[in-house]
Amino acid sequence: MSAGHPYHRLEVPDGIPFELKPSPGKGWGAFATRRIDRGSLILSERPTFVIQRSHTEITDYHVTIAFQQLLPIQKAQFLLLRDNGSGCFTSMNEAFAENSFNIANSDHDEPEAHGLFPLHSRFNHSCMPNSKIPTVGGEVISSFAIRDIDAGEEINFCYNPDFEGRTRDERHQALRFTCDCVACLPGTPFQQLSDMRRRLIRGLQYLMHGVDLDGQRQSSHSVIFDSTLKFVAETFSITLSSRLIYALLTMFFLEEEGLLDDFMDARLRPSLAQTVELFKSESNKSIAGLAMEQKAWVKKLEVAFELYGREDPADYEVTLALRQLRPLF
Ligand SMILES: C[S@@+](CC[C@H](N)C(=O)[O-])C[C@H]1O[C@@H](n2cnc3c(N)ncnc32)[C@H](O)[C@@H]1O
Repeated sequence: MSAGHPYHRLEVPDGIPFELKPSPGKGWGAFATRRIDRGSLILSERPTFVIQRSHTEITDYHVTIAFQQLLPIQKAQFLLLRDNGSGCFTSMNEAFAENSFNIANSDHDEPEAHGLFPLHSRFNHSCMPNSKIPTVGGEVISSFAIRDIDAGEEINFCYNPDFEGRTRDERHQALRFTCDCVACLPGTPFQQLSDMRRRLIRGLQYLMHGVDLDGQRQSSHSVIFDSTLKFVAETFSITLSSRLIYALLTMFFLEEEGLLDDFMDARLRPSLAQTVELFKSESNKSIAGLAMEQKAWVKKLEVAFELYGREDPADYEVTLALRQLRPLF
């Protein structure tokens, strides 16, 4: 099936730790050709070209103009791309959309820009991935292993950055294909637990941030069912003690879900440390400090539960500060 396939002619840099080949049920994919240690770089890739517009603005016209400016060898590479490894794309824009990544740095409020990345676009999706969604540095995107990957294993990443808070059905609706990773295999105890954990993660996020995964308040009560609790979350009136417990519960569920990789840990840990620093009551501070000294997340939680129901002199200040940062109306 794969002999003579155009992907054999895709240019790959020397020394990359994977090969492209068919992935049953998923078109083509990238498979490790040697063991890749957790934390190590898998691939850094420069875009073939960049379009400085948001996804919704890009049309066939923009892609065609960009294509016309390419060198002949680059044009030939673009024309090798296939719709999920089989048929030709029906339009220039479809080929671009399926093979591009947003390279704008959202932390710096940069305007959206999308680059064409023929190799990273061969990585398939998993809701329990073994590599990190590619990180952006200037125009270059890079992927890293988030756990040890054995030779022969398919390399995948999670296509959507908020899937840790979404159930199987919600994920499949967003993806528009059916993933068959362990968290998606229907009828298994792990899958049922996984849905429950991800629902809880979403609820905990709502309680801590007062908004849902999309940054909006929920008009219904589908995430937080209790109206009083929903109101307390949305007015940032959750106590510091509860905030610490919710944050630790989130870490624990992420770990149980197999999603607490080094990148996620590094992203979430600083706000946990900040929460501990904010306590003004000496006894609260010392319980929180003791909790954080424990090695395992479950142990940290066990200690932090001592704080359950406790108020702190800093609670109101934190509420006010959050209200200033994110006005209520
Ligand atoms: C960017 S491409 C990935 C590479 C693609 N498989 C190929 O052959 O070029 C994304 C497409 O791959 C397929 N795909 C990716 N991950 C998948 C998964 N876990 N299960 C089924 N199909 C998947 C879907 O058709 C998706 O639209």
